[in-house]
Amino acid sequence: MPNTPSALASSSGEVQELPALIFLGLPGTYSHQAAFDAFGDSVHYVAKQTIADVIESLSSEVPFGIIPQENSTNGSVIETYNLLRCERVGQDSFVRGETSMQIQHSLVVRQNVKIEDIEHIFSHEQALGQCKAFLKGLLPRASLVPMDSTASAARALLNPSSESFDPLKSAAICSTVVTSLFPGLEVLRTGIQDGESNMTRFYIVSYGVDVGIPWQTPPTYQKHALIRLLPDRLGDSVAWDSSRAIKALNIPISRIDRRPSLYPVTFHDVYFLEVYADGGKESDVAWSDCVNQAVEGLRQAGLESTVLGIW
Ligand SMILES: O=C(O)C(=O)Cc1ccccc1
Repeated sequence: MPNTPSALASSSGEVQELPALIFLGLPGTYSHQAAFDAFGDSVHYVAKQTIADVIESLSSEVPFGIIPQENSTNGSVIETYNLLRCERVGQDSFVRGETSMQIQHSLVVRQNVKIEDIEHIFSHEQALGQCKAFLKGLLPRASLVPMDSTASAARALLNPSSESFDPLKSAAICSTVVTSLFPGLEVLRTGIQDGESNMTRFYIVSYGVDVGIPWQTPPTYQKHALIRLLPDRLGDSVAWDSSRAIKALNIPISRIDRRPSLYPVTFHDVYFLEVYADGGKESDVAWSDCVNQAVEGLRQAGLESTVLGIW
């Protein structure tokens, strides 16, 4: 697992603090592994309990974060999109990049617990959703218990936080890595995710729009941007017309997500449009101009929009 020194000696011999990167912890989560694959020893890792804590803890002292955004088996990460509705995203915090990782889930138990003992399964809701076929086939009667992260689920087997679950009748879905981080656990089954390829895409977020991202492995995906669109705030006067936004934007759109808006208007939604540069060959400045121009087009069409990130 990531071995993470928090400071490096510079060539002049003085100790330089590494920039901090916040991930959904405990150590051993998939977010932690994805972060380490992308940033290695170039950052200092800070674990937070929830995805919301990752976004809310960004500051000039702790400027980088990683959040899961989408999974190829189970779809969008709802908690992440709910957070992207908050005003601070697009004001002081921004999406600045992406990284993807293939995920193999394991069924982990306290040592000596057998498959036939299991009545409860703990994990992050994404992992529970990515293993539906396995669970239906092997443990159809087990109750599914959502937890803040896969590693928190594994640790709950050792330190149960409530008396309603007997850890000797419970299992966690997580990475096999946790069994070396938390002694007393063992792997019962591995490769339990549905489908051959189970990829998760993560957003890299930063506090401040132009602070340099300390990649160790340079990203291969380039020229994307995320735009948040808030159709008519009163909700009941003009019907939402996606084609109006798509026409006004006038750049290729790779995905559209939708969540209920934070305004107390029934069925009033906020939209997230991810756009990209066809070919992706222009300079960062040209791409940024192109995105800002597209957003200006949306505003002129009367659509309130905010750039949440350009990368
Ligand atoms: O809980 C974790 O380990 C996470 O990083 C969130 C998550 C869960 C399942 C698949 C991808 C990311």
